Amino acid sequence: MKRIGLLGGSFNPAHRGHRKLSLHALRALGLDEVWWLVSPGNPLKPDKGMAPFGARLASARRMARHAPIRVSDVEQRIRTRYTADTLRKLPRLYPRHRFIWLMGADNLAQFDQWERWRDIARQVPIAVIARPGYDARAHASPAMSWLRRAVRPADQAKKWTRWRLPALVLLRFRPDPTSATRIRAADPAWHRHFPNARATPISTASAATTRSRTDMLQP
Ligand SMILES: Nc1ncnc2c1ncn2[C@@H]1O[C@H](COP(=O)(O)OP(=O)(O)OP(=O)(O)O)[C@@H](O)[C@H]1O
Ligand SMILES: O=C(O)c1ccc[n+]([C@@H]2O[C@H](COP(=O)([O-])O)[C@@H](O)[C@H]2O)c1
Repeated sequence: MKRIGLLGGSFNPAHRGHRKLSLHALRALGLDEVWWLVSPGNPLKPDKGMAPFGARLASARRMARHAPIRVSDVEQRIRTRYTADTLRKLPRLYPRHRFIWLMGADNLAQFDQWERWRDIARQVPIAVIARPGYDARAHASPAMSWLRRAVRPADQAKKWTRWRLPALVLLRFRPDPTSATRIRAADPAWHRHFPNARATPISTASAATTRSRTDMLQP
């Protein structure tokens, strides 16, 4: 059984904050790998300002080099945008893997706006990583009031596969202020650094159904 941390993100672009939090989560949660699920499009974010999928994927691949981090386009391949749908499908594709969802405190602050967010919390444990400027908002959030009783002590984080769901653990490493927003502000055309990045073509319904199971098994 492989223990996998899932970090969904826009990765517009990927940055060292993603890498650091993944390496810390690997250790704290005793993971085999972290998978970066590059989102075809966050349902809550506007398309405007979102770099092409291929460039975001390429930036993630570069940032993940030489680490136990796998960059995945699976959401595009299985045609999911909503995390609840991804998490329903992944265990069928990877029955020998156990998953924990990783997210920064900014995402916990607005988690109650995600589609079927309570189902997500019933599907997988969640690890929230402290993020400068968001921790107070995350603690005061509607999702946190529902999840408060599900909070597990950080010193038991490695036992997450045994937790009854919902379960949430708060991980505090040295907070990293890096954000993609700041990187885009300094270099709005960052994706030009990945001129050859090609997105896996968005599959048509028929292509998706003829795709082999072996293709799907690549994270
Ligand atoms: N510095 C950080 N500290 C903690 N979590 C982070 C950090 N950067 C990103 N994350 C988390 O990583 C996931 C993917 O983040 P994303 O790709 O949106 O990057 P971002 O820097 O938050 O982007 P943007 O500024 O465009 O919103 C989210 O769960 C986010 O909370
Ligand atoms: O499922 C939803 O409704 C939903 C709403 C907002 C964000 N998400 C997911 O949250 C992850 C982080 O997104 P982002 O844009 O903050 O990096 C990414 O995997 C998104 O698909 C999911």
